[in-house]
Amino acid sequence: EIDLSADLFGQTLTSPLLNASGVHCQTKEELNDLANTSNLGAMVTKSATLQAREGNPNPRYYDLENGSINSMGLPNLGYDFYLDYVLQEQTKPTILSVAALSAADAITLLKDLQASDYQGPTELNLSCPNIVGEPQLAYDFEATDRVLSEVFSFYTKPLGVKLPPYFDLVHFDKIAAVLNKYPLTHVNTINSIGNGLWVDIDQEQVVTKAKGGFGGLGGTMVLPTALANVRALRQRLNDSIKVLGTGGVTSGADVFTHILCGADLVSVGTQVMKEGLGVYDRLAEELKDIMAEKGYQTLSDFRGKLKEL
Ligand SMILES: O=C1NC(=O)NC(C(=O)O)N1
Repeated sequence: EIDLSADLFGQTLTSPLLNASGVHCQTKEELNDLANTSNLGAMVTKSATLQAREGNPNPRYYDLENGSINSMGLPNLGYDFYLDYVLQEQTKPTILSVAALSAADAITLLKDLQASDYQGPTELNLSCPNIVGEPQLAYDFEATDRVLSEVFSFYTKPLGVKLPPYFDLVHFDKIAAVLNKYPLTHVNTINSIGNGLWVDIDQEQVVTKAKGGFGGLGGTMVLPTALANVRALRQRLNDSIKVLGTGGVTSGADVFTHILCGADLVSVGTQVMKEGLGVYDRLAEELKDIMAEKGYQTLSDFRGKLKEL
């Protein structure tokens, strides 16, 4: 019998699949939908900021043939709402995603979280590309080091980071050197490929409003970048740091490939927007079929075993 079970920081999941933060996880209704979704092993909340945010003006999400472009701008109900959810409402293993528009806000939020009753996993989003005027923090290695150094001077609970995609082997070396200094539970890689641009040729105009139409790319088109980041970080990070693979998953084959490249768990975003939450049943079945065909019983039979030439 094929076994899809995976571990999430000590909790056994029946499936290695999660939602990508931001997709179908902003409101209580959406979070309850995730809790009731079969073959979704764990769930992630929309990145929460100290104060609730409207986010960027619409249109801010646009479906593409080969993926998606988004410029949401971190719309969320605020940190207090999601803290309450994970403390009072959660029924399925849940990662609390948090974001901040400044290092100071990140410290404030995590100090509150440290003092709270929440003992579960948290993911610090260092990579939102859609805040007007704000850089993706994790592209600044020194700034990332400073923030993590201050955070881990007081934070003792499970904490991981959501990373942007990197495109240079030296950058993989640099970010891994920073991350390996800290007792992180995981990295989640990749966030969307920031600041892409899509043009509606009939209207001769952009398709999302904020930032002149520049937005984060997701879906099939980002799979090669996602696989490279999963592989590169797995090769460089301490074994104690898990790798959650996100980006470009539309099939069981893509889930298999993420895990082959080293992912412990795999998130799905754009394809949920296209297909709905039923996608998880399809992905689980397709993954089982591939494993059966190859003679694998468990995910550990092939995790990280990508061969080179
Ligand atoms: O981290 C993020 N990544 C994205 O692609 N979009 C959202 C957002 O804009 O809120 N945030």
